[in-house]
Amino acid sequence: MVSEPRGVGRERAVRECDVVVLGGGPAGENAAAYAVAGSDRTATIVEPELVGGECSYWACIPSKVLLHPAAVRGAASALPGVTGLVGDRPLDAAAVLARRDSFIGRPDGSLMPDDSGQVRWARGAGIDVVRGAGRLVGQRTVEVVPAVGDGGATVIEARHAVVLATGSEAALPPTPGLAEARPWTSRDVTAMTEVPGSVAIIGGGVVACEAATWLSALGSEVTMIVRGGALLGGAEPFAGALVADALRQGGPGRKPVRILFGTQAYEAERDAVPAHGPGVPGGAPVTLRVEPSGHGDAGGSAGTVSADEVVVAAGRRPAVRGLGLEAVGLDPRHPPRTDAHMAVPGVAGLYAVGDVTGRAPLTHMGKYQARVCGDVIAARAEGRPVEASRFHADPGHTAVPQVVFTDPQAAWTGLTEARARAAGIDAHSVSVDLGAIAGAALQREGYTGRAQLVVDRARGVLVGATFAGPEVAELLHAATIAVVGEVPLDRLWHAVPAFPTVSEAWLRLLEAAREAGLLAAG
Ligand SMILES: Cc1cc2nc3c(=O)[nH]c(=O)nc-3n(C[C@H](O)[C@H](O)[C@H](O)COP(=O)(O)OP(=O)(O)OC[C@H]3O[C@@H](n4cnc5c(N)ncnc54)[C@H](O)[C@@H]3O)c2cc1C
Ligand SMILES: NC(=O)c1ccc[n+]([C@@H]2O[C@H](COP(=O)([O-])OP(=O)(O)OC[C@H]3O[C@@H](n4cnc5c(N)ncnc54)[C@H](O)[C@@H]3O)[C@@H](O)[C@H]2O)c1
Repeated sequence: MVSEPRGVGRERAVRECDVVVLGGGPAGENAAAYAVAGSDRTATIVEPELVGGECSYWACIPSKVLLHPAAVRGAASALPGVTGLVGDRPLDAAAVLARRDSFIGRPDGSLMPDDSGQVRWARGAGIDVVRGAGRLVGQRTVEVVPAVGDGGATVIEARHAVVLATGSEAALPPTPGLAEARPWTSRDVTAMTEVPGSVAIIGGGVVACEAATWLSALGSEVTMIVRGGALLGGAEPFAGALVADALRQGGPGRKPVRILFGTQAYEAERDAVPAHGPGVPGGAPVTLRVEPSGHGDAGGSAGTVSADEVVVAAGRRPAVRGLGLEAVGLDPRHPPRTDAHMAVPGVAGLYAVGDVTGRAPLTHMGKYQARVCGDVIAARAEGRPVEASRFHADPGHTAVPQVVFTDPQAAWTGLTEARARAAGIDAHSVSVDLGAIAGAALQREGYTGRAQLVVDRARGVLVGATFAGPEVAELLHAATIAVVGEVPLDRLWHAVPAFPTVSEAWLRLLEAAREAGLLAAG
């Protein structure tokens, strides 16, 4: 049972429950649900904004709703019999934005999504929702300041655990004039209420590439300002190169994107722009002065970039500000360190999951950590052991799957060849042209793509895989299973892909491995 507030009076009401979760994003929701499942334990999610978090309303979901029409449009323009039906026509931007609004539950004329469905889910799962910002004030104790109104703070004491799941926030480079120009962040560009005529994007990572894809497909003139010499810096170079080629090339119904590699914005200028809601254009053009960044041998441009809107996509940082980490003896400037149980060492009953941990900032990884964390909390509450594998989240992230939903897509898991070598692995890679595979050629004319496996020669197992090409996302999980399961290549040889699917890439990759002597000889 959640106890009724006691000690209501002078300053703060105090209440108790079994598990308190700060943050109602995907990681927090899963930690709470797993911690109470099948028991009479009680959990409270503390959330100042929307239950469902960044992912549901301002990140994964709306971005994918905006991207899918671009991919379908791309396929349609490369498929005789269909191409003539769509011609050069652009996407119907109003319909795409309306579908995005329906996915994020944003009613007509409102800028704020409606999270009542997620709140209903939480309450149905036995989880209480308290609206407010939480912070640690002691071991297993948090203080909640209401999100709206001038009501007093509430203290919640957790009998078993407090879970930090406050996510991350967009990082803003310290470029003079940039903050004053009120740039769009990923929140705005996913929530945009209209499509700007022209956009400058600062960054060349995942957010930048995906946003450039949907903006150019919806009719914006896009310029990307990229510090380094490639897109998708953490990926195999061929994946970033394929995405860059496609963005630059544009296509029927899609504007070509200008990419300035090796270039940094050093000053932003814009007439005063009033504060505005998420996704509302600033209403005044912005000018960015750019210069070569000096990163590697990426070249670089000097001059100015003018656009109707500027999007900052320069990474994210864990949301630890104001979280009260110092109240339990932790450094408030850094994400809390977590062990394999997602517990914070040295602080009894404290756990952290999702982006706030500073581990891989991806929804599926946060949810994985949350499942482990919730199970550990439940087991410990019931006095059960937590030795089994499912109670340990892989701290080294043997295989973090990542899909970039551009067109073509880039998808990878495990280590790149360079990282494997840097880790001391006797790594050998094999790759194949996806366009030569019957299942891929059937998908669209001129299918262009590549797949690569990174093999640990000493152990005869995969340590990484990358796929780049249209709609390769669904190829990824087989690779993740092979890497996590440490399936010997000799055994993978017997996993026969169906004909004619793109999965036949696996057969071609294993043949390449066989030719390279990576399969057992005897
Ligand atoms: C544009 C974009 C697209 C993305 N697309 C994908 C994708 O396709 N696939 C993917 O896997 N990942 C994607 N991501 C990453 C994904 O959004 C995050 O990894 C995910 O949202 C992290 O989940 P979380 O629960 O840790 O945090 P969040 O979803 O950020 O939720 C944290 C919650 O904590 C709340 N909070 C903050 N401070 C407090 C406090 N003091 N007290 C209580 N609550 C607090 C916040 O209001 C928020 O609701 C994308 C990110 C962006 C920016
Ligand atoms: N499809 C998906 O799974 C998906 C989609 C979007 C975001 N995400 C997650 O969100 C995270 C954040 O995405 P992101 O694209 O913001 O970060 P990122 O780390 O992928 O890319 C950041 C980019 O900004 C550049 N940059 C950093 N500091 C800069 C500065 N001061 N000036 C100019 N450029 C600078 C970097 O060089 C890089 O190109 C990603 O790590 C990813 O895990 C996932």
